[in-house]
Amino acid sequence: MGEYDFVVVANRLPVDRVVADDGSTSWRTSPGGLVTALEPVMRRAEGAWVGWSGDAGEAPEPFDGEDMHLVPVPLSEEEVSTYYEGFSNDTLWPLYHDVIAVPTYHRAWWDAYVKVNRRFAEAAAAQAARGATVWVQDYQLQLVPAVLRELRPDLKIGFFNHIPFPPYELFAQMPWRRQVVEGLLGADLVGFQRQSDANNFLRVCRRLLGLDSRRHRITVRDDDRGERQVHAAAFPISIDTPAYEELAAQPSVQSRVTEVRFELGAPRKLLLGVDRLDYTKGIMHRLKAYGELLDDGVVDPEDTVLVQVATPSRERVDSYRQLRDEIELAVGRINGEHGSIGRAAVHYLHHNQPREEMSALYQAADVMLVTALRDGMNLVAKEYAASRLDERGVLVLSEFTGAADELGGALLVNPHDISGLKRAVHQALEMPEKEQTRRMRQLRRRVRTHDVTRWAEAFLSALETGQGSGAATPEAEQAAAGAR
Ligand SMILES: O=P(O)(O)OC[C@H]1O[C@H](O[C@H]2O[C@H](CO)[C@@H](O)[C@H](O)[C@H]2O)[C@H](O)[C@@H](O)[C@@H]1O
Ligand SMILES: O=c1ccn([C@@H]2O[C@H](COP(=O)(O)OP(=O)(O)O)[C@@H](O)[C@H]2O)c(=O)[nH]1
Repeated sequence: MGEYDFVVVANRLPVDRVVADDGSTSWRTSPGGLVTALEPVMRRAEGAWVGWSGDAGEAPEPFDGEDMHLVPVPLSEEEVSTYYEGFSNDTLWPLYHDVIAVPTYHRAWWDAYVKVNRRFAEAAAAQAARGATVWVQDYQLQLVPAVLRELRPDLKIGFFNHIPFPPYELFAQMPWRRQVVEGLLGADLVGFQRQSDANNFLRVCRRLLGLDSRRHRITVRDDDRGERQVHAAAFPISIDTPAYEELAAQPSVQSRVTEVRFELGAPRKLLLGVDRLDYTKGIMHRLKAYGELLDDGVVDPEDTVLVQVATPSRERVDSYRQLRDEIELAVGRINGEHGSIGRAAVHYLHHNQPREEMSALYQAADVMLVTALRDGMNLVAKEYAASRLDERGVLVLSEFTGAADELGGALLVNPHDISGLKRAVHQALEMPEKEQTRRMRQLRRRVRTHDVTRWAEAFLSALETGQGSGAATPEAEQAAAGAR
C-alpha cells in the first residue's frame, strides 16, 4: 500500500530517459498528445505517475519531479518489441484506427501484453493509498483496470481511451477480444474521446459478453462481490489553453513568428502540417492534394510554402518505416518539380520541435492542415486555435478526428476525397480576413471554455460520484439531453 491519493498510470512517463554516447543520462518531454494533456493536470494534483521511461532495460529508481512523483516501470528489449511495438502498435493501434494498416495478431505479443499490464497494475497498486483514485490511460493498458481491482478492491479506478474505440464488426477480429473487454470493465468509469466511441464500447459489451446496459451504464457481476455498475461515456480531451495563450504572447515567440516567415522567403501564404509520422495522420493525402494544386497552377510555389513537421515515431515498426519512405519520396518529387534554387515548395522537418517553436509556427501559418484518416482527438488542431491571439488563420480539419465534433469554425474535410480536400485548401488560402476572424473566434471560444482542466474535472467528478454523462461535445450534450 502506498501514500498517494491520486495515481496516473500511462504507458509513458511525461519524460523520456535519454542515454548519451558517453553514458550520461538526461530527461526530455515524451512525444504525443497524451503527455501534453495530462502533464498540467498532474502538476495540479501532486500525485504519482507510473509509466515507462522510453528505453529498454532496468528502470531508474522512482524520483520526485516538479510537482509529481515519477515511478518508472521497466520494459526489457524483448518487451519493447512485443508489448509496445508489437501488440500495442502493430495490433491494437491499426485495429482501433479503422484498420488503415492491417493489424498483426501474434500469440506471443498477446502474452507479453498480459505480463506487462500486470506489472503496471502492480506498480500502481504499490503507490496508491487506501481508497485512492487511480486513473489508467490508453490502449496499451486495457487489462490494468481488472488486475488492479483484483489486487486492490478499495480503489476508485478510471480508464481513459485516447484513441478511437472501433465498431463491433472490427473489434471482433481480435482473438483476445473478450479478455480486453473484461480488462476494461475492471474500471468504475471508462472514458472515450467521442460519443461514437462510447457507443461502440457499449455495443461490444452487449454483443460479446451479453451484458445489460442502460444509457451509459453497464451492469457487471464480479464472482465474489456481486453486481456493480460500470459507467461509459465521452469526455473529449483538450489542452492547457491559458498556457498556450501565454506562450504565444511571449516576446521571444512573437519575434520568432516574424523570423520564421522571413527565413521561408516571406511567402504570401504559409501552410502548416504538424504530426507524428503516423499513417493515421493522412500526411500522404495532404501531400497529394498539395502537389496537385501546384500541378494545376492553382497554387504558385513562388509565393506559397508548405511546412510539414513529421516527428519520428515508432520507427522500428515496418508500416512506419514504409510510410517515412513514401512521404520523403513524395516531398522530394514535389520539390523537384516545383522548387527552385533557395525556394522549396515543401519544407519537411523530421525532428521534434520544442513548444516555443511550435507556437511560432502556429502563429506564422495562414492555413493549418489536419487531414487525419482517423484520430482520437488531435490536439494540434486545438493548439493552433489557442495560439491565434490575432484571430486570423484557417483550420482545415478532417471529419475523422475527435476534434471535428467540437471545432465548428474549421473547414471540415474528408481527406479521402482529394478533389474536396483541394477545394478546401484553395478556399482556405483565399478566405477573406473577415471570415477568418469569424471562424477563428468560434474556434477560440471552444478551446477557452473546454480546456484540459475542464476535461479532467468532468472525468474525475464523474468517477467520484458515478454520475454525469461527461457530455462535453455539442453532439454529446444533445444526446444526453435527449436521454433525460
Ligand atoms: O507514446 P507513443 O507511442 O510515442 O505515441 C504518442 C502518443 O500517441 C497517441 O496519442 C493520442 O492521444 C492524444 C491525446 O488524447 C490524442 O489527441 C491523439 O488523437 C491520440 O492519437 C497515443 O494514444 C498515446 O498513448 C501516445 O503516448
Ligand atoms: O515536433 C513536435 C510535434 C508535435 N508536438 C506536440 O505533440 C502533440 C501531438 O498531439 P496530437 O493529439 O495532435 O497527436 P498524437 O501525436 O498524440 O497522436 C501536440 O501537443 C504537439 O504540440 C511537439 O511538441 N513537437
